[in-house]
Amino acid sequence: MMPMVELNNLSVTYKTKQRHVTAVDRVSLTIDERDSIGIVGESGSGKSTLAMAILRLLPEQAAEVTGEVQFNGTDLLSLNESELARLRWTELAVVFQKSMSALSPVHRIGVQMSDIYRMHETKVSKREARSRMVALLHMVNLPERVYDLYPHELSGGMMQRVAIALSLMHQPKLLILDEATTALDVVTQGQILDEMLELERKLGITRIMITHDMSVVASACNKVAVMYAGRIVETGLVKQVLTHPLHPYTQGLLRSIPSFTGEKENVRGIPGSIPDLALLPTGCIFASRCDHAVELCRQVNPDETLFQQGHRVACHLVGGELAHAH
Ligand SMILES: Nc1ncnc2c1ncn2[C@@H]1O[C@H](COP(=O)(O)OP(=O)(O)OP(=O)(O)O)[C@@H](O)[C@H]1O
Ligand code: NI
Repeated sequence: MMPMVELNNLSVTYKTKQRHVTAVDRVSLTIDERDSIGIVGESGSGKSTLAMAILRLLPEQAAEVTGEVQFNGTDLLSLNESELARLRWTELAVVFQKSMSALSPVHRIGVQMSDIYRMHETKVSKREARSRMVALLHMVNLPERVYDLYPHELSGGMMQRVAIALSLMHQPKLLILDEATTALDVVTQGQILDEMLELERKLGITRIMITHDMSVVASACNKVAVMYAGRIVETGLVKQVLTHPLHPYTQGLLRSIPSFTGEKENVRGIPGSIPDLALLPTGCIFASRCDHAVELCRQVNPDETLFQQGHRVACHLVGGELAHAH
């Protein structure tokens, strides 16, 4: 299978006068066509920064980006603004938790959708645009009347459906969702995810899905990458990583979800918090919170080790020379 996205040693450092914060640290990752990869990790681990770097949405002065983002053979980091503009919406699209706050409160939803549509499809008449937008609304299970509503007249679930409809407008190949369904109730979230999966199958979309919810990954992704303090500590097929998590951080994340252990008494978070990203330790970034850490972990940053079927882990205690002490 041809990889669609290849991240090679991608790093992002936010630079202010006082501090340099490395929010993404030498991330390498391959995403194949039609993959749906969940990016998980606690707040502040760099998930959104990673997405923004891929989409080239970071402020150029404040955020230094190094490495490569190969997308179908083109390094997105080397494109100029007009080359990028051609890819946005048509090849790459994104839905944020609050995408709709970008819409004007004083214009009807449909008119704004049509305007955005006609920016790329300049030859389309207003009438044609309307019927195309109504078809899009139907695609995300919204009735035609939504076209004539104002943003404040929509519920949260309707908002996110409109945002998803907007992102699918030009049939992008890669869709990035950043906590796009997080704020919704469980039932609405489940419905939207089901609709997404069906649309993806129809349209052949590849998806990167940022979430802090492992159950969303379990139900809506085939691959997962676990981020901790800017690094990917474990990645692989969902069916493998969620059933046989190898990194102590992934194990901790899964332990904190009742439905994965089935034992309510065992539920606990991971004590401690993410280290200051301006002062990264020399050893493993997780060492200070890891129950199993040994001296080597505090001194040497572990390389990624490959297990089977692309299951990779960055931990000295897994598969490496110290594996038996684990
Ligand atoms: N514009 C910015 N300037 C400086 N630091 C930033 C900026 N944006 C994010 N950061 C820092 O980068 C780190 C990663 O943030 P990011 O938003 O990517 O994490 P996240 O995993 O998406 O978190 P969350 O789950 O809370 O959305 C954090 O330490 C954050 O404070
Ligand atoms: Ni985020």
